Amino acid sequence: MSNAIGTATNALNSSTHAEATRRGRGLNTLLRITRMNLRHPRQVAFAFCSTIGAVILQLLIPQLLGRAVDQTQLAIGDGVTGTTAEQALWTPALLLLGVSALRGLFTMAQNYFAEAVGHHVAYELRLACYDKIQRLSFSYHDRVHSGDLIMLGILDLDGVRTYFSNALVRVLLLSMLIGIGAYTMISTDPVLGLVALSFVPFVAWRSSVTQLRLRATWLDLQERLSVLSRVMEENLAGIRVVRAFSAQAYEMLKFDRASKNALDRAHDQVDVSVPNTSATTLSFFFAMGLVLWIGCNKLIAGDITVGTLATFLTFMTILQMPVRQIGLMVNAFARASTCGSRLFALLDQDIAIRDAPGARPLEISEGILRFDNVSFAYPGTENRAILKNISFEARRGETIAIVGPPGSGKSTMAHLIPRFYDVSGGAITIDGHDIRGITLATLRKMVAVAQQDAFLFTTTIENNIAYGDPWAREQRIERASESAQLHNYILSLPSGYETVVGERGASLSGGQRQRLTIARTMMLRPSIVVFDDSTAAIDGATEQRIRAAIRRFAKDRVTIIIAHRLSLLTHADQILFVDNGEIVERGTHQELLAKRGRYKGLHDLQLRPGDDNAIANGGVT
Ligand SMILES: Nc1ncnc2c1ncn2[C@@H]1O[C@H](COP(=O)(O)OP(=O)(O)OP(=O)(O)O)[C@@H](O)[C@H]1O
Repeated sequence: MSNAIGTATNALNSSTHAEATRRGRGLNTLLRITRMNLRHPRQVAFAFCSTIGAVILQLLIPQLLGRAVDQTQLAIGDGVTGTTAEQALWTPALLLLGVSALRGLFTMAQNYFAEAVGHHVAYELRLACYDKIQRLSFSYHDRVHSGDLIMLGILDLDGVRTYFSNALVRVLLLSMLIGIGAYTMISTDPVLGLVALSFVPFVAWRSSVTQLRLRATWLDLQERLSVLSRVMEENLAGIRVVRAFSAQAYEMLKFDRASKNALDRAHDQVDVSVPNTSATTLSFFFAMGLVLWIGCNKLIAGDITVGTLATFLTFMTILQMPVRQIGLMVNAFARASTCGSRLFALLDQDIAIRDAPGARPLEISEGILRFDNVSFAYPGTENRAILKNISFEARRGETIAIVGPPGSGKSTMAHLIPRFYDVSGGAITIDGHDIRGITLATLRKMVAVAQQDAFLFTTTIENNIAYGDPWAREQRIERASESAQLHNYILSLPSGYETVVGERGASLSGGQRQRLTIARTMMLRPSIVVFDDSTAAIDGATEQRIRAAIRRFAKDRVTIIIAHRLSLLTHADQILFVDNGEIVERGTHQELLAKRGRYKGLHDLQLRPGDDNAIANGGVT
């Protein structure tokens, strides 16, 4: 698989910088896709050779047919009847059969190899896109809806996949067929040839225009299908909310509207394509009628034979389909250009957070984490500072607690340490090294964040816990889940650690999910660990036991605990009270109580929840 990613990435990166800057321009996109196709020279060569073979054999058929008709004519004229006449027909009949069968084989080979090239390119692109999506920064994923990325991986990828068979191979096939066919007919009889070909320009023009118009509506249809998939995805993700609020009717209406929008566009497509089919068929039969009329006159005048007329009519029948396919070919170019430019836009997307040139692996010595005058705004909302002048220091073995009202910036502070986002001002250092100069892989190995939202993968509990260390021994996994107070519950399940959880597995309660996340984090043995409100859904008694485990775990690392429930934080070496992105109070539990400020207010509120005075002084906004 890594080879395939490598091949794709090489192919994609091989484009020059100039190309990248002119990205989106159709020709460059097509050249880039063509180069990706040429990375499979053997299949490309086989596809082109089979196409040439199939065309040559196909062009032989009208000639053979014409000759067979003429031979029959001659036999009848010479008064040959019965077995001799039948024998005279055997040779052209068998020849025709043989040529047709061989042509079928060549066409089969052409389709096989052309499809194979397309599928290989699609496979490589799919992996390259997936690889890119894994590496793109959080700020990108904040902006782009996952439904749009999924559609990109299905519809746009298909537009690039079919480029080789529907565009490149068809160019060769159509130009040979129409070119040699036209030359043969015109050189045989210029007048009849020109009349027989009279439908070609009209059909080519008409089907190209139609396909381009269809293309425009198709792009719009794709957008509408994207919206439809977004509505469906959100509905499925939020199915419990929908049911809890009895919002089925509203959701149905929303889906119906999106679905109807897509239907309208599909109708537009039918409106464009049906008249085109009728017009091109009419023009073809009109030309055929003319050929018959002129041809019969020439036949009567003795200018041509019946066989020649039959050759012309067969040529026309053979040419009809490819000429109509000119439109499809034009569409395949246009589609590949649009779909390709969208895919390349993703692949060329700058990764905002990546290793700086010369980045060094993180080697922890003293294990000191420092926030030095850090300020931060989310990309896209730069004028809204989320963190302002945050400074603090934590040493190995110390626990820093962060409290504050919702939305004050606590999680944001945590997300800056593993560089989910980069600081806008100031610096975060570990042992004096700016984290922007450390390789991401080593930084994220040393910094673990137990996220607020406990996400489960659809796999066993064991795999979920050992996600960061898949080769961990069973005992370690069990120890981590014991610390997270989950071990006994897991043992009570019929399949124990082998129980499959996640979207299509057994459900865990909110608290159990949080405990699993804590166990997953404890497996990593990081130097800096953040527990981001990770016990909010856990009952008081269990939380006490987890607190003891976290304290043991915190002994040889920097621990940051973000929590609303102060009982979890009282032992912290330093508590930071954050409000509106600023540290407004700091100190130990006792120091902050003595200050009688915001922290004390919040503390009193949690001790005496109904007390109006406490609410008035509380830290909750
Ligand atoms: N990805 C994002 N893009 C833009 N703004 C964001 C993003 N994530 C959070 N914010 C904004 O940043 C502010 C701080 O959010 P943050 O999640 O850090 O708060 P918090 O103190 O952890 O809140 P809570 O206690 O509710 O978890 C909020 O106003 C939020 O709307």
